[in-house]
Amino acid sequence: KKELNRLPPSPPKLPILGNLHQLGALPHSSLCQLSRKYGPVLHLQLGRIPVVIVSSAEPAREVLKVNDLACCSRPRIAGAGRLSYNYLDLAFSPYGEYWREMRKICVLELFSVKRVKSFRFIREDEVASLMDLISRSSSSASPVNVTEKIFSLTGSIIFRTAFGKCFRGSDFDRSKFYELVHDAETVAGVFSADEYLPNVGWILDRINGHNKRVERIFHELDTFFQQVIDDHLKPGRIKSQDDIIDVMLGIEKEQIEDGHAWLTKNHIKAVLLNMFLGGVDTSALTVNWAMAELCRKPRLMKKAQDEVRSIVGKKGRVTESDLDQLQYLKMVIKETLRLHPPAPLLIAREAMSQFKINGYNIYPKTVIQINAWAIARDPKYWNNPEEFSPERFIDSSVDFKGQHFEFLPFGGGRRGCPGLYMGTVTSELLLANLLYCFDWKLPGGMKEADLNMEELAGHCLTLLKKTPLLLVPIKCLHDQASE
Ligand code: HEM
Repeated sequence: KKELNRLPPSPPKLPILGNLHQLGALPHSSLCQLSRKYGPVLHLQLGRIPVVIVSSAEPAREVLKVNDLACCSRPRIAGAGRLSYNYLDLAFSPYGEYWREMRKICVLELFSVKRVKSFRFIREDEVASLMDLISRSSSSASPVNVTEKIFSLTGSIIFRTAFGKCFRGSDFDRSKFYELVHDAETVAGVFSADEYLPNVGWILDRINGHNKRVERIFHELDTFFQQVIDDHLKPGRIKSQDDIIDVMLGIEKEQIEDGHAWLTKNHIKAVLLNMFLGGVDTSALTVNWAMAELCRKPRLMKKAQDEVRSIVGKKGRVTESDLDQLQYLKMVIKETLRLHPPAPLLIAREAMSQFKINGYNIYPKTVIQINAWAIARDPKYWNNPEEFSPERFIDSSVDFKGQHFEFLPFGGGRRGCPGLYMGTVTSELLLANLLYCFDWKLPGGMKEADLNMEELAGHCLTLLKKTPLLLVPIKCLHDQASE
């Protein structure tokens, strides 16, 4: 009887802090080590918050498939709550009728394959501008900050998809906007000290200015979103096609006409927040890590370049209609998502009712984190797991759509990522063009093995590279391209 009522194993705890001190600067990595010692299902006490960490495929299946309905809520994180107009968004909203309605709108109207395809010209146009920009700097043979270029590209694509206008020529300060998105990510993804530590945490929050910071980010984002929505509502606005705000304003109008209106401007702003937090860094990180891995392995770089150059030929640019043929490139993206999942611990879930994983009891209100990073490096499922080898996906049916629990970069179950198609098509198009248009050299005598592959500590939701990737682009003239 006792055996049946047990909690998952736990490392030793400190008073008050519990296991907080064991999270380390890179929680996915510290938690991976802890689970190697204590088991693939761990119970941690983070201050006052009980957390279960899942670090292998079978218990991940129990969470995402067998018990999905019992644990597909999200914990209430005060920062996320404030930025999302009290959980009016999709990603941080608790499970329930509201989330189901919002999810339907996102899946069917905003991020559907059809809708994402309708924004194809934006992605192709922005990628083409970036290739031109890099071409111009390639004549100087000096290194380009590839990381910065990649992030600015995915930012521009989401900006234009959501708002219908370009950063170029708009009166928004691009770098200020990115800073805002990054700041929002850091306060939305983590509990504050007050949430972790009863009685004393608020003092820490006061000292480090957490609440003031959240308020500042909220007001800056709100003012910005309001301004863009107001622009959309101006009579006589000229548009070539609907952007995301148009689609949502259209749904609001339909609801009013049908007499069951619930979508308001705050709902629209909350979804915009999700698009920026979910869509900019994730695709950029994927391409950035892929480029870094390929630069460390010139043989693989050449293989990917040969493929894209032979399929695209002399066209001058890779377009989205070429992507289906780029089988090796797709494997490179997959392998990158395996070793560097952009959200290594996915987004925290919360149990709504009691259930069991591996025979352990999980109680309501427990926070559940799936360590997708650790799972994708589990030697039980992956040969030479630390090795970057896209070839491992040849003749393999394993994909990232949430059915293979050893590979979960987009999560799975009811809360799985609804932006999967938008994210992958953006990453593939950008990577394919970078490989097609340029050869890439490491700067000034640097050796492949010298490339710094460390992860940036302290960035909570996403897995950034510690140092930017600096590379020298050498333009390839495709009129004479070897095919
Ligand atoms: C390479 C690109 C991307 C990756 C790796 C990624 C990854 C993830 C992950 C791991 C989750 C949590 C899943 C879970 O809890 O099981 C998630 C959720 C989500 N993602 Fe993505 N994402 C990407 C692109 C995007 C894009 C482009 C958008 C939208 C523009 C987006 C919007 C969302 C939203 C709204 C959720 C919350 C879903 C919910 O809670 O119901 N993502 N994503």
